[in-house]
Amino acid sequence: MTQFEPNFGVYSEVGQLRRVLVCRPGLAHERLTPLNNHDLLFDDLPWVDQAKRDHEDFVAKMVARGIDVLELHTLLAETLAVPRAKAWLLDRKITANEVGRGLIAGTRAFLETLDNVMLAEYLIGGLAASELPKEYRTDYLGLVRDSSGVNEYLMPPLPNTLYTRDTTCWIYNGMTYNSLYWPARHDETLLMKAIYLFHPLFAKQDINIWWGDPERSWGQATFEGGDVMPVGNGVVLIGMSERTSRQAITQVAQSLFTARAAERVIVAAMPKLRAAMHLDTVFTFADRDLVTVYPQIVDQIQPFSLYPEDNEQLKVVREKQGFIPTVAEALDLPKLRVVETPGSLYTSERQQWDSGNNVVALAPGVVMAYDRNTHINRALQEAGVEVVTIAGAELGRGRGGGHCMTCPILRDSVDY
Ligand SMILES: NC(=O)NCCC[C@H](N)C(=O)O
Repeated sequence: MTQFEPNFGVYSEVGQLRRVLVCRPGLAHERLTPLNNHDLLFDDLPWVDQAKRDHEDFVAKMVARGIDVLELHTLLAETLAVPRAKAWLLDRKITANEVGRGLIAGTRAFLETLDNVMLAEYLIGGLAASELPKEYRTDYLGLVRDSSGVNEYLMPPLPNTLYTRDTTCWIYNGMTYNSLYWPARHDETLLMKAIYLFHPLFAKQDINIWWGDPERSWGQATFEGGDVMPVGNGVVLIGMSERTSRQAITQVAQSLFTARAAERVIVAAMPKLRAAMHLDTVFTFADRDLVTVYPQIVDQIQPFSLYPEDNEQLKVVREKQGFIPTVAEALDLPKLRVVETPGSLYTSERQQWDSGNNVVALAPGVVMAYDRNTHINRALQEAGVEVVTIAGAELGRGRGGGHCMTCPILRDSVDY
């Protein structure tokens, strides 16, 4: 009898990673300037060629461990090869609200001359008004001003697709299309929807969508994958942070409970800070019972547990103990081993800022981490973790590490 091989599903934070989505740096990063980088959520301007090399090394190290690494530009180009998919996506991108009246036909006609690889590069990298070739322009282009800012794009650059973790996330046997908090990231999710609807890898699969749809407006309900951890044992941790709101969390929890995909959601109520924008900027798993933690923030987290109740209601319990013991108890562990960001106040704050607590596990006890965070990497090694390092100088300039740069699509469970 043929064994059923699941293609998707994320059942823990540390089980063997089998398939993961990443996005290499590209055109979007070449568009970052000192005038627009803050609006585009980058703290500095990456050296793009070096960032590409560092990202290739990151991918190669995962591939060497047998992980199936999917890359967003490639997936999108393959999706655009499906004629219905290209029409679907361009119908939704090239509209009066996005490109402006008078420029729709010309922009679309130009994009349709491009091959799928180039079109994918522009869909992610953005198309500046000034790049529209002469033959596709109309007098309306004269209204365009401020070409170095972020407003005068016919399609906006999406440099934060580098951080694939946030845009969609798999929670056990289903996923969410996330409504991201900042405008600079709003257009990412539509690209993912096109891929999940039309790419041959996903199109014919019956995928559970727990929540979200980039074609709708979600008001105050914002949700980002960096806050979401399906840790196992029927539990999901969700940061309630700068980016992820109670309006979204309670809807996702209800959907998971209705489908019996989870039994408990632990909400980590965090301060709203850029340095700690998501739960995974201050807390990630390195092994089945080992976490790395930035105590200055994690000690302030107030945990709440959500449980299913009758009639689609949630029971909300304000936990009496701190976040770490609450997570340990939910995983039936006597305690979690904790590696804190070490060193003086300066050292630990710098390492957290440089994504020292943002490691991604490739398997239990094996993580990928930025090379620059030598103190915390050493502490992890002393705790028995194998630390695979990658260069972080360029990739980290948008404030994200290995956890942010990976969206697991297939990951094993671990026993608790
Ligand atoms: N999960 C994460 O913490 N992702 C990092 C996202 C960084 C990106 N520049 C942002 O501000 O959204």
